[in-house]
Order: sequence, then structure tokens, then C-alpha cells
Amino acid sequence: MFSIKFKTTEELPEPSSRLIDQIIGQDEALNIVLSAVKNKRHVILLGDPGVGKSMIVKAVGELIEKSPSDDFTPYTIIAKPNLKNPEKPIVELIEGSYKEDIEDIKPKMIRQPPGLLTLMLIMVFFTLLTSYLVRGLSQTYLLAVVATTAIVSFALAFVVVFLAMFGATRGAMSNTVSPLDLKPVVLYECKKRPVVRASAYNVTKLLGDVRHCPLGGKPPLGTPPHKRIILGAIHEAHKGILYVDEIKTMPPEVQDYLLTALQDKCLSISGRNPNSSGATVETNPIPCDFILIMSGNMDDINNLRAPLLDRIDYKIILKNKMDNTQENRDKLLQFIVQEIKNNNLNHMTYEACCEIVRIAQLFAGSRDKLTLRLRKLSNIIKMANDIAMGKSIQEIVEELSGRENTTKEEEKEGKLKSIIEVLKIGERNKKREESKDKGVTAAKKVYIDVEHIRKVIESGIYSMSKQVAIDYLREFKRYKHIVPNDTPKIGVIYGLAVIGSDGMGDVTKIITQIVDSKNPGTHLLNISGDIAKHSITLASALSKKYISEGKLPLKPEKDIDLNRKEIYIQFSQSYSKIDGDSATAAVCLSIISALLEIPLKQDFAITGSLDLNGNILAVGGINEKINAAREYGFKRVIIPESNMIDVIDDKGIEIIPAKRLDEIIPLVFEYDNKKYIKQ
Ligand SMILES: Nc1ncnc2c1ncn2[C@@H]1O[C@H](COP(=O)(O)OP(=O)(O)OP(=O)(O)O)[C@@H](O)[C@H]1O
Repeated sequence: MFSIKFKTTEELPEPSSRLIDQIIGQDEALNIVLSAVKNKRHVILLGDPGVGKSMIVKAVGELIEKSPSDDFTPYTIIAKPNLKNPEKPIVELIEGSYKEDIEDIKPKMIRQPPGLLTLMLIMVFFTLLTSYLVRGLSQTYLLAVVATTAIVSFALAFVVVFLAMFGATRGAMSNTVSPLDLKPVVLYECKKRPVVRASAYNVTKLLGDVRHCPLGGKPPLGTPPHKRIILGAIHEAHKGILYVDEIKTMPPEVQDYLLTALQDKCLSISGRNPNSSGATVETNPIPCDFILIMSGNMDDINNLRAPLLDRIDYKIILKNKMDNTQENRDKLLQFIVQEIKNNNLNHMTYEACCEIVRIAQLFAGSRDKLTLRLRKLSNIIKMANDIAMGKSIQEIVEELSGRENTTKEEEKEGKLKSIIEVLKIGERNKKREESKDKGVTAAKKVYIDVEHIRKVIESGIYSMSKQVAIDYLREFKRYKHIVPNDTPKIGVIYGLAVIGSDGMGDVTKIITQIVDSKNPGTHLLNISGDIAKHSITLASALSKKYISEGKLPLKPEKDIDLNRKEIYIQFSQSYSKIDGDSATAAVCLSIISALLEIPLKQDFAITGSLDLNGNILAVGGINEKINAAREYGFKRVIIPESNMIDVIDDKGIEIIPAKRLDEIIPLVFEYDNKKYIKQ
């Protein structure tokens, strides 16, 4: 299986800590990305989920981080207030780090806000005025006049200060700027070539924003605009890499902004929320000269607008399978060791590693391929580890909810509990201590073994679609009447299907009935998929062609008038959404049997698509289908010859390859009754 012999993975060498060495099966894509980054080209990575798109970008980022390049100069982005037009703060990119320019602020410090000083001046003025006015008054009035004047002066002073503070007068504004509000702020300090990641749907994170200020956004109470600027990832990625994932979620207007940024290499920031005070603010264009790497699943590309897509130089499709060679199995082993180390898991036995290879084949849908959807494999390894640790649900719940602490608290407050409750807590803790001790000794010996991996696979907990399929089959299997037997039946045949994308194979009973009618036609029951409908039309046409041309080694008792036959085909007890053409061969045989009234054997299941010449064509999910046939007790399964390379496990079932439909006629029809045999 592998080029190295071992009993458990702990005997294997430590994996490299460099991400770039950890990527398996995507060498081509990795090389292109590296060369694109070197030559400052934009890239889009497309592929199935979990094949390593983010990993490639992270690895490139790690390389860049660790290798300081000569052509990068650290820079700082600062924001300054614009005194002429406060709503248009000035954002500047300066080389190196920012040093505060005191001279810049000093002259403006003269413009002290009135505040206390004004208040005091007003009060002194009024005191002098009053003392002058009351100098001739008698003692009796003197006190009253002084008090009245003091109140009036206080009130007046407060009004002046209040108006000034809130900038109610134009004149007040220029005088209310504090030195702190004039101080430039550092928005971003970039010391090494940046690699910035942002999700396509997060507009603020991607393009930047101007925060809202509930106090009107004007000094001295409000925060001045230049202090409310949030830089976008596109600006933080200046001179580096911007990685945008989830491209499916990128709104069209964001694509336009991105396009402008790519073209102009700079983009201004304004408030994104029209109801915020930030909406009136707009900065000057801020430099954003970056290499854009985007990623998404295959279909996501349809969400991108053509002009943006046009500007992406490299469009790379990541592989989802690799050949099942020893070199690649070794790579898969390397992946297992990496996952164990990176996720701090228990080591794995040799047999379990072989089982992972088998699952990789199964997910790839072929014996000679291995899947590269490695996140799925990684999840299975992690879950197998949890099962190997043998934690009960109770233990996991307690771990998660921090129940341990609560229980100790409860113990402290034992007085409040009934004696029985306290005893119960004691007992629980004792058990937990015991199991912990056991755990420690056992933990030394825990390995992830085949049975742990099989439990994960059989339960389907790694995939929603698989669980739905398992549930569906569990629910309906007991009502399904599918029993392989030796009693041939006219028009009845067993086809094979796969339920769900990560699905399970299932056997479907296909029944064809013929009705004499003036309206010949073919009716499909229980199946609604378009491809299935077309394939049934083909099966019907082909079966009629075979019969009318007399090409079959079968002959009906009497001549059949095909123009007066109405054909009904039922996929019995098929309630899930099944579409596809893999039942075409089965349906064709079923129609031939029903039209000629020749029984079909009932001890086999069959899968295969057909072309109009009667060639049997390859289908998907062959291993799941074979598995289903085996589980239902069939001893024979007929599959397209071209699918033979995909078969992973042929234990307990005879797998018959078929190239053409007429070739398998002798195998599937009951020949005992000589009256049907033409030859
Ligand atoms: N080619 C690979 N080599 C090694 N490990 C891989 C590879 N691909 C995926 N993995 C494993 O799967 C995990 C997830 O991979 P990653 O996030 O790069 O996938 P993705 O293609 O970006 O997925 P998505 O499209 O869902 O974002 C990685 O952390 C790693 O454990």
C-alpha cells in the first residue's frame, strides 16, 4: 500500500511545518500561483470545497512573510483633517513609519476653544461693570443687584459656551478645533509585504468605511471625519496580496469597486451606510496596488461580471482527484500525519491508514483514483479520533458546559442540598475521577483504528446528505419489497440508484406493463427528473427497434403490433428525487420483457446508460450501487464494462461487465421455455 512499513503513524517522520510542503496533489496549481505572484498577476482559484484553495494562498503568504524582499518598502497610511473641507479628510501613504510633526499642530493650538476661559472673561467683565454701576447704591440694594448681575452673567456665559461647543455659529467652528482633533491618525502600519484575506460579502472589510458619529461628527463634541475612517482590505493589501474567498457572495457593486481599484490602483473611502454621518465623508483616492487572488467553487464564476473576470490573468481549476499510485498514497499518508500533528490527534494504526486510502478511493468514485477533497477526509480523521477517545455524550456535554466547575460549587454549598443530592454529587465525582484515571492510562495506548473510521462512515456524521440518505433508506427499507429470487417475472427488473450527493446506493424495482391502445406512447411513473425522462424515451425507442428488426436472440409467440402498445414504466416505491440515465439499460430490458412477454431473471441488479446503438455507457456512483446490491442480497450485478476500473470492492458479489445490450440478453432472460428462443 505505502512505500514505508509501519505499525502506527508515530513511527513516521514528523511532517514539515511549512505550509507549502503540506499541500498535496495540487503541485500544478501551486506552481502557477507562485509564478503569478512573482510576476504580479491576478489569479482566480476554482474548485470543489476543501481541495486546498485557501491553503495555497496561506502557503504563498507564509513564504512571502518569511522571505523579506528587496523591492518592498514599509509604509504607513495616515489620515489628516482637511481644514478647508472637513468632509474630505486627507489620507496619505508615507514611506516608513509615521513620526508626529509637532510643528504641524502647534500653530493651530492658538485656536483654543472658549470653554472656561471665555466663561471667566465674561464673569470678570460683568463683575467690573457691576462694581462700576453700583458704586452709588445704598447697602440694602447692593446685595440684590450683585446677586442679579451674577445670575445674568452666568446665564449669558453658559449660552455663549454652549453655542460655541455645539458649533451653532459659523464663527464658533473655526475656534473650536482642539489640537487633538487636528492630530493625524495612523490608519495602518505595514512593515512587511501584506497578505490580507477578506470574504467577498463583507463590503466594509473589503472596501473600507467611515464610522457614524452620533454627535454630528464635528469637534469638539463629535469625532472628526479623519478619525472615523476604516481602511478596507484592498488598501491594507497595498504592495501585497489580497485574497478574496466566497466569490459567489460578492455583490455586483463591490465587483465594480474592485474593478476600479484594479484599474486605478487607488480607491477613495466613503461611508457605506446612507443613514450614517459617515455617508457625507469621502477621502481622496487611497493607493491600493495589490495582487488579487480570488477563490470559489466551480459554479461561482457565473456570479462574476465579465469585465472583472477579464482582468484576472490566471484562472486555475484545482483538481479534486489524483491517480491512485504508490507515490500519491504516500502523499495521502503524509496528509494523515499532518492532520494528526496539526490537530493534536492520537496516532493511527497502519490498517486505519489503509482504510483512509480506501475511503479516498470511494470518494473519488474509482479504484484508480484518490480524492483530493481533503477537508472531508480531515473531518473523518478528527471524528474517528473522538470515537477512539471513547467519550460519552454526557462527558462531552459536561466538558462543553463547564459542568465540572458547577459541580464543585454545588459541593461547597452542600449545606443547601439535601443529603441525597450531596451523596449523588460525591458519587458522580468519584466516578469521574476513576474514569479520568482510566483515561490517562488508556490515553497512552489510544490509536485511531479501522473500526473508529468505519463508525464515522457508517453513521454518515461527516455529511448531511449522507445522513439524509441513511435516514431515508432506514425508514423505507423495511417497507420495500426487494428480494432477489429465482422466480423469473415479465417486465420486472432491479435497477440501481444513488440517493443524495454524498449518498447511499439503493436498489429500485422497475416494473413495465403494456396496455393495448390506439394511443401508443411511453409513460414514466414516480420519476420526475428531465434526464430520466429522456433516457426512458431512448430505452423505449431502442427496445421497439430491437424487436422490430428482430435483432434479439428472442422471439415472441406471435407478432406484436408495436403501434398499438402503450407502455407504462414504474419505478416502484421511489419517493426520493432520482434523476439521471443510469437506469436506461434496466428500463430497456424491462420493456423488451413486457412487450415480448418473456420473463426476466430476478437474481441480479443492473446499472448502465445506453446510447442509440445499444452500447452500454459508464455511470457514476458505481461503488455505492454495488454496495447496495450486495446489501439487498443480490448475487450478481451487471455494470458497464467501462466502469470496471472504478470497482473498489467485489467481495461477496459477482460483477458482470457489459459492453452492449444484446450481449447480456442471454444472461438476464429466462431461456428455459424454448418457445421464446429464436435461434
Ligand atoms: N491539497 C491539500 N493538501 C493538504 N491538505 C489539504 C489540501 N486540501 C485541503 N486540505 C485540508 O483541508 C483543509 C481545508 O482546506 P482549504 O480551506 O484550503 O480548502 P478550500 O478549497 O479553500 O475550501 P472552501 O472552498 O470550502 O473554502 C485544510 O486545512 C487541510 O487540512
